[in-house]
Amino acid sequence: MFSGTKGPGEAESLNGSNLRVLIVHARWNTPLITPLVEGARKKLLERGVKELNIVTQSVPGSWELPIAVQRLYAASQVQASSAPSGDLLGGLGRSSTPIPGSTSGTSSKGPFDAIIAIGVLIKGDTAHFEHIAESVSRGLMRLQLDFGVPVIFGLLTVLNEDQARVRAGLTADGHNHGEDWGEAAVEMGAKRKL
Ligand SMILES: O=c1[nH]c(NC[C@H](O)[C@H](O)[C@H](O)CO)c([N+](=O)[O-])c(=O)[nH]1
Repeated sequence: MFSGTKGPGEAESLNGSNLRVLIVHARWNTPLITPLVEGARKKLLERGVKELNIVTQSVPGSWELPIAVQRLYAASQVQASSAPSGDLLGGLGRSSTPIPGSTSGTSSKGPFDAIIAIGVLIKGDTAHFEHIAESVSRGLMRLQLDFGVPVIFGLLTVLNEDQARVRAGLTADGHNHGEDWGEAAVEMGAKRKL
């Protein structure tokens, strides 16, 4: 893949030390989700985001990403003003297979400056893929515009598992797109505070 397509990054010049970032990931295709989440976390930490300010929650599948983003962001707004941290999703976001660094709701307080929604949709023999991909994409776009908070689009929509493995950085010629999403979250979160 031509490496220049993404254009120059800006996250190097942006400091993530005062950002609070939410990662919401699906549990479908966990062997692919795990490296993507870890790639995003790695870049967040590299750009100065504090471990305590990275909240990770999981949902069953990509279809549930928009509602989880909406509820977690709204809860963080309320939390910013009063309520103790607690479990932000009332149990909805508990991860049955915690990924390193996953939080179960206890974390720092305050509104999120950026959100990364991560899922892997692999096309099957039916139109299911298209319905989920379209609805989740539109839902995440609406949320970021309605809430005014950057929602980084981490939904891989691939035709087969090999394509996903390349984009999760699991092959010699692959690149972990999770890292790009982490960088984008720092850039967009920092710019939101300018
Ligand atoms: O995240 C995914 N969810 C998938 N389905 C589950 C869906 O996201 C919901 O969790 C489920 O329909 C319950 O609402 C997938 N497929 O069906 O292939 C998939 O590839 N990836």
